[in-house]
Amino acid sequence: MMSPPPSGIEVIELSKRYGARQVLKRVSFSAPAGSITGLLGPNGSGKSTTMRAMTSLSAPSSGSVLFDGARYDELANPGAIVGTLLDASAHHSGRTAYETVRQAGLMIGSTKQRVHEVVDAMGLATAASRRFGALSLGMRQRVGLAIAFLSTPRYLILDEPMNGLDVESIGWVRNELIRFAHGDGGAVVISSHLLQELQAYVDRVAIISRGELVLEQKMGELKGDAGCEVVVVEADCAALERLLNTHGVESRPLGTPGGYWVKLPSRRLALRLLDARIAPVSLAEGRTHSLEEVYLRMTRGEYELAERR
Ligand SMILES: Nc1ncnc2c1ncn2[C@@H]1O[C@H](COP(=O)(O)OP(=O)(O)OP(=O)(O)O)[C@@H](O)[C@H]1O
Repeated sequence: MMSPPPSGIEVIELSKRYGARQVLKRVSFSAPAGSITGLLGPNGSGKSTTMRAMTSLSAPSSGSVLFDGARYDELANPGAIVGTLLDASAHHSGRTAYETVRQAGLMIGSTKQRVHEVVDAMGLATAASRRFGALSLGMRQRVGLAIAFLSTPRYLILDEPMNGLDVESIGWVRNELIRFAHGDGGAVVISSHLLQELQAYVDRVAIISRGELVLEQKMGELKGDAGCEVVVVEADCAALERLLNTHGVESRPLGTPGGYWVKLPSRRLALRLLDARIAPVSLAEGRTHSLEEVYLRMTRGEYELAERR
């Protein structure tokens, strides 16, 4: 009999209480197979608590989490099937980086060869013999990520995996997540405060505020009314300024008369500008290069020069 296609992760009405304090209130969201779900929220909103409850590291007060229909403790080898990075510092400080990954590998039945592969892939080869306690935050994160990718997981639950990583490592993680979810059909839940980084590739977002889910949406739907930057030329300045003031919109005059750079909170507002013929809007949306693009372009040139020497 054919098994049903994987559905991914379902978080169902998860609640968590610490004494009298309720830190999660009936949080529900889905992280479907083949997609990346960003779990977002301010400091202390409950993201880590949710992720810990998802992986049975702390028992929820009520609610459940299903991985393709099964609870975590019903999975055959949950440590191997669910790759996690929850607290990068939670390892024995006296073990070397290599031993730390190897130890995790022993628990889930990974081969020595696989341990070497992930240690190399995470750029840990030179740090492999250093004590975990002596590693920088970024290096600890790499150890944690190496462990998350050790087995061939079907689900990844990563709490702030980019924390402390340099730009190249962030790029590596991003590519791995895209390959894992979009290529291999895995389900990813990732929390991060780096929203610009996340918005480039997450498929869905679940936003938690004060322990409650306040939004669950596909990125495509969010983009439907996401803000945009536009360049306005030959504007009827008075009419434009009235509109901008009404909506509290950020704008900057350009060098040319009647020219403005305008940051609109929604595309709908841009269309209203056009419809109302308040100002001819050049819909060449202003696209700024991210710091990361500039950084990589600048430093890549430096590497190339160094190689040619
Ligand atoms: N073991 C605990 N005992 C009591 N309260 C806790 C415990 N762990 C977390 N909390 C509380 O639960 C709330 C949610 O914390 P949590 O770590 O899940 O937030 P977060 O969204 O991950 O925050 P951050 O973005 O800062 O990592 C916080 O108010 C925190 O103080």
